[in-house]
Amino acid sequence: MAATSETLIGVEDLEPPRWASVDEQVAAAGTWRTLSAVPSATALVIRLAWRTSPWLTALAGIVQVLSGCVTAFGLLATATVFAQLLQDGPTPQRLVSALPSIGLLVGSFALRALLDSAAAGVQGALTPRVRRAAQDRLNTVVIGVDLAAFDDPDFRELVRQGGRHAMSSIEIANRVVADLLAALVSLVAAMVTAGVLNPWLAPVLLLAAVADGWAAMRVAKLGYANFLRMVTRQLRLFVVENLMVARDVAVERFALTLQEPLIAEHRRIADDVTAEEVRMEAHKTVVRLAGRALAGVGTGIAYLVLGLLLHSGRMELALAGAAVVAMRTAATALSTTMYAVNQLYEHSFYIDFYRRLLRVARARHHVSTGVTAPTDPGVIRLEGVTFTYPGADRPALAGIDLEIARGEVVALVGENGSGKTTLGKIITGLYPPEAGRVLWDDVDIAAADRESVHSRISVISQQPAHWPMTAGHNIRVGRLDRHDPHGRGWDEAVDQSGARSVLAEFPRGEKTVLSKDFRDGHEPSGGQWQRIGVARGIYRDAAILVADEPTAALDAKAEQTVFAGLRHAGRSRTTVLVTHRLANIRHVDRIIVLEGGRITARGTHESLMAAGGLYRDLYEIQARAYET
Ligand SMILES: Nc1ncnc2c1ncn2[C@@H]1O[C@H](COP(=O)(O)OP(=O)(O)OP(=O)(O)O)[C@@H](O)[C@H]1O
Repeated sequence: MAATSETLIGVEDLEPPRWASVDEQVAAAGTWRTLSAVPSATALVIRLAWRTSPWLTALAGIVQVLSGCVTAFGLLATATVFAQLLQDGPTPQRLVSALPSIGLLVGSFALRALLDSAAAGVQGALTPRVRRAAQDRLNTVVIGVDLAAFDDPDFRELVRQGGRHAMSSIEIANRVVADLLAALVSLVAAMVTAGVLNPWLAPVLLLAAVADGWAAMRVAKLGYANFLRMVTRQLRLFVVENLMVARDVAVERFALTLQEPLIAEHRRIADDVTAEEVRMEAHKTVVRLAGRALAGVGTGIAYLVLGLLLHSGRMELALAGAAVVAMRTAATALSTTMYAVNQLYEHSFYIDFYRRLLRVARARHHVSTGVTAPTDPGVIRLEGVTFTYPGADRPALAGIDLEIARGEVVALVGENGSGKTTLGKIITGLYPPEAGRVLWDDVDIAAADRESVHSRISVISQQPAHWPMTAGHNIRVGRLDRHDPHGRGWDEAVDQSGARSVLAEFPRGEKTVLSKDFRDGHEPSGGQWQRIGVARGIYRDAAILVADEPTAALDAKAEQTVFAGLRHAGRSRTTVLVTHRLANIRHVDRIIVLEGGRITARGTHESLMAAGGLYRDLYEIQARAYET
């Protein structure tokens, strides 16, 4: 069928993550409901700061409160200065009598400047620590989730967003909370001073703040709603950006001349994102303008009230100067407060990601049961096992019953997608079955501590991980703590896998760093990587070994070495081999045939050949290919 879509990915309307649609409802919720996010975000930031460094947090709070108090004191000093300057009597005399108050005023300004510098210093020491602690907490929780979580695109996207947006939001919120505290103290001081001068002045001061606050909130909501609308497009943009530079697709990018299509796709999505952003910024500007205009009206009303008070004689002129200073201080403090609340409100959405990510990740943690998996299970038994991948509409495995004894070498065969790899992951406890049980010596491994299960297994993957480490560490990484004084374990691993000759070819032998991310790094070939992967699996010396297509990239000689090595090593452990090259498994103890996620036949090579069916068909197709 010809490709009809204009997009490079092939479809336009990718589903947004589930959490994004839930959040759209949150973003559309009423002001008071959403405002409640501010205190909880503030609490989270303060808690994080307190846990990171109680004394720095306390110091930050004290410095900010002191700074607010000094502002209040400065205001009162201003009121006294005005009262003394505007009293009756000759000017020089009034000036002299006001000198002590002027001295106090200047002193309060100097102290305020000092405290502001101290506050900046404390914040400078606290904020990076808070960020590090928040990141560490996230890492600790995310690293502990089950393997299936990484098959869930919603979870992966939440991790990406939680890591990217939330960390910077926590950092910003941490600074903003401190500013907010100082601004609130100044604001209270100014309101109290204004209220003391005349009770009418305090409420009218709030008028401007209400308008500003409304505009700030509306702008934040618009921004967040836009972020949610753009989640899928931003993800596409990220994927395409990555494809333009990713090394693993570099050869095909050139060979398929995909550079131009990638740039075109990037421009197409970026145009869309930019247009949306410009539209939203215009909308925000209108809202801000309306807010500013209303705030201006509010300030005007405040000054009008002051004028009326003076005109009606309810306030003396001597106090009007102090009132104006109080009003100006209040206006500045209000604007800082509104800005801080706005920032907190805006970032509270992203901080909520952090909280949600912690919650979701914790829910995906394996709960410790205190049950330990047997160190070297004599029998592995699967009873009625069914497994479906997250988001899949049909099970990858269904109704699997199987028993494997220690020392047995069992091979899983079947066509592509029949469930061989999945069965390997179920046997080793990497995935818990959706129904049925996996027992190791009568211990249900779903109920056993994950650590104890995983420490007994070794998995050689179809595509072994390319660990950016030395060749030696690439082999030892599964058992860096292994006591191997005479190097017997090492010899066994490198000989049975054929990795010894690979190491000899590297410029610095086992000390060669295998990653092109480093300047003197080396890049092994596909077959060399695979032999290193096999060596790693053998070196781990685990009770249960699953080798999934361990030789797909190997030449015939290396392949023979590996299978002979795995069969030999299999006598002391439970070994499961997955392969399509059936000649390699003719001599294993048992062959399990999978079709569409079910076991359809089992037996030795001879019995399966005699019985006919899929195994014999596959074997004969391969055998015929070698006949003249
Ligand atoms: N991570 C995953 N998420 C969702 N579905 C998956 C995942 N891995 C495999 N599947 C699906 O599960 C089914 C079984 O896949 P599995 O990899 O176990 O097959 P296999 O027999 O090992 O195939 P092959 O011979 O191609 O390696 C397939 O339909 C596949 O699409």
